[in-house]
Amino acid sequence: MELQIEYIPTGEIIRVVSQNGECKTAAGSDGIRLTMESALTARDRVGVQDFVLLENFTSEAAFIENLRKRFKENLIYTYIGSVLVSVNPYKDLEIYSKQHMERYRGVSFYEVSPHLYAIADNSYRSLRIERKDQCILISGESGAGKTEATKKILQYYAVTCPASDQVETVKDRLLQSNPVLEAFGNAKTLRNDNSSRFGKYMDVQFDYKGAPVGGHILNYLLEKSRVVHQNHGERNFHIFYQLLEGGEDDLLRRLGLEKNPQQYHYLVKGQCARVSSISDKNDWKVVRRALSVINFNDNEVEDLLSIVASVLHLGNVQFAADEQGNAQVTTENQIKYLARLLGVEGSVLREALIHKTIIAKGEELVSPLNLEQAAYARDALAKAVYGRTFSWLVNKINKSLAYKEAECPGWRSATVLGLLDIYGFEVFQHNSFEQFCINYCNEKLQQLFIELTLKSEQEEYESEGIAWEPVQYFNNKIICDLVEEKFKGIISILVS
Ligand SMILES: Nc1ncnc2c1ncn2[C@@H]1O[C@H](COP(=O)(O)OP(=O)(O)OP(=O)(O)O)[C@@H](O)[C@H]1O
Repeated sequence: MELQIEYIPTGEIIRVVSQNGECKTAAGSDGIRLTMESALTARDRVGVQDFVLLENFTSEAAFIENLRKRFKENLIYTYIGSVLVSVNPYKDLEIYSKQHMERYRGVSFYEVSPHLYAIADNSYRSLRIERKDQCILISGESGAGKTEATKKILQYYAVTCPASDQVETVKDRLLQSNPVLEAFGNAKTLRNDNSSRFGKYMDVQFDYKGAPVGGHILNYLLEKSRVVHQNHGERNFHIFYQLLEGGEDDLLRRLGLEKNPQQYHYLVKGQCARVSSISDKNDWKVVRRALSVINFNDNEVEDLLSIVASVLHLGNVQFAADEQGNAQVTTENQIKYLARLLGVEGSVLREALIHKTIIAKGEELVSPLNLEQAAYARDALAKAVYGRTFSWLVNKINKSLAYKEAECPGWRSATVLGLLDIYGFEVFQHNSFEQFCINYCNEKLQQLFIELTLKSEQEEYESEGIAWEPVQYFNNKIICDLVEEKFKGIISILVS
């Protein structure tokens, strides 16, 4: 039988729990010794479930070794006190079933093995008992598993929170907003085939009975530059490929699109339109279904897709220089499609793409663009159109998630549980400005983490006179200063 050790740090009790959740309690002193021995043997094999129990708790090597031991045994979660460390297994571990959820429901943090569900349940109980808003912060480098963790936490609430028909609707919408947001905001990168390219803060509102009655999503820093350029081996946002691969012939005809992604300049830069781990066709079906659940009617879906298609057409707009070196549009067909899809006058759009307009002292000055400037203007328009569509989409999702008296009559949303998932830290040669901002955001979160854990804890020990050997840690404040310092920081230099 596979054994897993459960330590309850507050007492001296050691529980030995089989992986199917059975609890073996040894009777008498022999029993206790036996239990302790098997516990120690198993501890050697699977490491400790809370890093604070490590004898050599200040050693990075011991920390990594403990993670390694546990990972080898498919134990991907380990605590550091109330913080959960998770290692991406990149395989299905079958630890997210309903039975697993039940095992964590209402159970004290340390009674069961470390798991995301324990964090989710603990936050939920604090929210209900203390009636205080809670926040779960999920951070890690790109591909670490943040988005998956967010989804699993939401699923946990969807399954374990009190239900009624009305609440089911809210739960469905909360869950179904994910595939839609991922279609428009995620992309294949070198590190992660489904990398979030936007930051997301999601609120779930609970009523006094603990039922989810509403939600709200805040999006920020969508990596708009990806719309017009992708590094080698990366893709544009999933929705473009899903639409081409899965869209019905009739729909594609209406949008003036061809199935082959190679036809679109904005989809060929990374040279990997097809990815073996992604089924754009199936994902398309999921997204279409999800859009209905979150209350998009057929007209709204068509409008949304028209804009997606217009971005692809914009990418195919080409220019040639006239005798004066001024840009002229050479792809009239694209302008025709664009005019129809965006609902604008073709001639106005054409002129806008090859001219710049400056308003000075109330006077409008229009001047022609050269080839380079026109290409830049076209790409800027594509990024702006996509960026605003994404914000519109999030707003629309928020409307469908908003607490509605009519749907949950008589209930008041009392407390809020927030999930913060920002996209991961990345260092690449050709980083976008958005990635730079996200890297900075990750550094600030690290600062917050240091403040809330290492720094304040140690200061408290000191102020209370508890004998304590200070733990050395790398304080990333110098990195934050490099970016944000007045006058000398990168941001100051950029704006000056
Ligand atoms: N708990 C898990 N079990 C199995 N596979 C996982 C788990 N977490 C993540 N993965 C796998 O790792 C991939 C990357 O995870 P995820 O997209 O959550 O990373 P991320 O930290 O959100 O990255 P980014 O910052 O790039 O968005 C997932 O698509 C999935 O295949």
